[in-house]
Amino acid sequence: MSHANPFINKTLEFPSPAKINLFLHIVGQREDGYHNLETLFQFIDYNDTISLTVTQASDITLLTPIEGVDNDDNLIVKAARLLKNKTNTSFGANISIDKILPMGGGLGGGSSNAATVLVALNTLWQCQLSLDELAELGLSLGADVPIFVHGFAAFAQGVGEQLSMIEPQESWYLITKPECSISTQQVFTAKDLPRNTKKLSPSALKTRDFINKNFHNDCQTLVIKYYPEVAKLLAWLLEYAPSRMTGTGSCIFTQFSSSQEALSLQAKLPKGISSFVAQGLNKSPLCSVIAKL
Ligand SMILES: C[C@@](CO)(OP(=O)(O)O)[C@H](O)COP(=O)(O)OP(=O)(O)OC[C@H]1O[C@@H](n2ccc(N)nc2=O)[C@H](O)[C@@H]1O
Ligand SMILES: Nc1ncnc2c1ncn2[C@@H]1O[C@H](COP(=O)(O)OP(=O)(O)O)[C@@H](O)[C@H]1O
Repeated sequence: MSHANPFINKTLEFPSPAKINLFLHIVGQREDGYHNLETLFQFIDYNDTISLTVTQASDITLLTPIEGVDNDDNLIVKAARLLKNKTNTSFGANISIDKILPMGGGLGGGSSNAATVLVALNTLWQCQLSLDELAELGLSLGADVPIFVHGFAAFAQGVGEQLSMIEPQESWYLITKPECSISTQQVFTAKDLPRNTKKLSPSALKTRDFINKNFHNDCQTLVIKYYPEVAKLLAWLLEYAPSRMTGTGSCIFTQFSSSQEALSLQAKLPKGISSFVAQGLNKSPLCSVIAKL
């Protein structure tokens, strides 16, 4: 006799945080064209919120479409379908999202949404897959999904799937978005992308500050050559505090030791630059929400 699912018809909310890449070194390229990376992921306390209602009926419905993204291509829907197919659950879900993360800025919002759906529905549908299984499943949706599934700040190798826990300073950041969108694919196919950064020695990671000259972002080197808006904003920010691009861009984070300092630079930003202030987190806020269920 199976037990009734206690989550049926209840609506629960789950955070889907952004990440930043404190550094991103490209250390080689695989035969299939994908790049091997060494990167450091940290979460920030700025997140989308995903509401999930488990239904007895098996449909997966996204009630709040995201402008410019077809529901069938939405990583939220793809993640829910993937888990459903993998586990053969009979349950369905009504899903809605309060989207505040800018898209295509290197903050990993799409991957984070997919991971939140995988981790939360795994609990709500009572599928009992392990985090490793969910991370492996999620990797097919995006290279950054595993980090969001595991939920700890990490040094990542490979395409981002080999993770070791690390605890960088939980600095405050002013996050800015230059007025341009950059395609990940375009960055990775550029001829002049630096691809041969030397692998770090384990001792190089024995610090808590990664926004110094021992570390960099290889994509930034390329992006500032072709996107003057990014180069200009980065140069402006660097006059005030350590700053670097996240992922393949175009967002830039600027590091501070207090929220007040970050807010005071935000007030001085050139007109038309969208921005927010957030703190670095070494644990995803999703973990504590799941642990309480
Ligand atoms: C490089 C990172 C760092 O966080 O950039 P952001 O997307 O966050 O900016 C991510 O790993 C990106 O992950 P994600 O955005 O999921 O990339 P995918 O959809 O898997 O790949 C998009 C395209 O980029 C290229 N690609 C991606 C990742 C990688 N390690 N090597 C690559 O060459 C591939 O051509 C691929 O077709
Ligand atoms: N739920 C989702 N949230 C954001 N983007 C999504 C989602 N589903 C699909 N996408 C697509 O993924 C692209 C990359 O978005 P995002 O993950 O926010 O940026 P990045 O990979 O630069 O961090 C978007 O431009 C959009 O077309």
